[in-house]
Amino acid sequence: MNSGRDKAVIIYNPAAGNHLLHQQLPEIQRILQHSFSTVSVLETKKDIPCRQLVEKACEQAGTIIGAGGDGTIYSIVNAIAGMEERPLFGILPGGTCNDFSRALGMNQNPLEAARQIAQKRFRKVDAGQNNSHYFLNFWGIGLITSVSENIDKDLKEKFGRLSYYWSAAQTLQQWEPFHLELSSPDFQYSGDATMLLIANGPYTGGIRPFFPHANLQDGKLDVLLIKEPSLKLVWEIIQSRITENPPEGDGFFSFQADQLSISATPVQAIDCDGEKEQDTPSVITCLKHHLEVYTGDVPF
Ligand SMILES: Nc1ncnc2c1ncn2[C@@H]1O[C@H](COP(=O)(O)OP(=O)(O)OP(=O)(O)O)[C@@H](O)[C@H]1O
Repeated sequence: MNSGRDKAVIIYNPAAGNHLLHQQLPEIQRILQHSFSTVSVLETKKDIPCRQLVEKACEQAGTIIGAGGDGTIYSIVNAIAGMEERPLFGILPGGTCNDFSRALGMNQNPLEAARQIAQKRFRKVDAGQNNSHYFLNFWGIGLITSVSENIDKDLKEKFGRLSYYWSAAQTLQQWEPFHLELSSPDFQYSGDATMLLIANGPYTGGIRPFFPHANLQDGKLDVLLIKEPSLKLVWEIIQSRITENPPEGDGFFSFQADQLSISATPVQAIDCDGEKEQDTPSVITCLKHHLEVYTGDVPF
């Protein structure tokens, strides 16, 4: 890898989000050129694995900047997180939710985010490892997977993040429990569940409904296990997070862990940072301070 952190490569997805990035790319390059000795751009292609681009970028530069939605960021992270010598990583938000860029305090206007990266503030943050894959933001099974599967493409184009909330309300009415076996150092569970959410960062669907205080540097993942969901329970959990009063009832568990083993019957599709490539079982580990990332105006 080229260790020159003052050299940057932007890996950019022209198909992400509302295509605003495409218009702003020349200006973004200009802004970054004030702070980096070279700034080049590699464009993702639908049928070419992102890993190839990332490896090429790492030969040229020690700073890799992902420009796109959560899917683009997930692919880049999965390419760099397994490297022995990892590049510095930055995010220019270009998708619908941009959850991890929000967690890093990045402005949601890509030009402003480029200005933040140009200030060269960076920190080490935790990453989650799920079997041989990595995630920065969340890992989920059950309801959360159905919510993203049930999103109407037209609604997503027209209403962006609102389509997630609409889908969540619809999906809650037709949930199906599964049998969950979970083991972590301080908590074990064997029984019915409808959602298991494991978070590194605080954002889900562009807001902070479940883990508003998730800390990216504490070496721990925040876990929420919902046994039997109802709109009332989900609303109570969200309210309790806002008011910081413990919610009442026994419909869920909430705890922290740095390692978890999970299996489900029937086998569940896993939603990892919005991507659905794997199924249970899973061994999940929190890799403390695994990635060094550019941050914006972040309160951690
Ligand atoms: N050049 C390209 N043309 C068309 N599709 C592409 C191209 N490059 C990557 N892709 C596809 O883009 C998808 C990733 O998009 P990404 O998730 O970053 O944006 P998004 O879907 O708009 O954002 P979000 O996940 O926040 O809704 C992947 O499915 C990938 O195959």
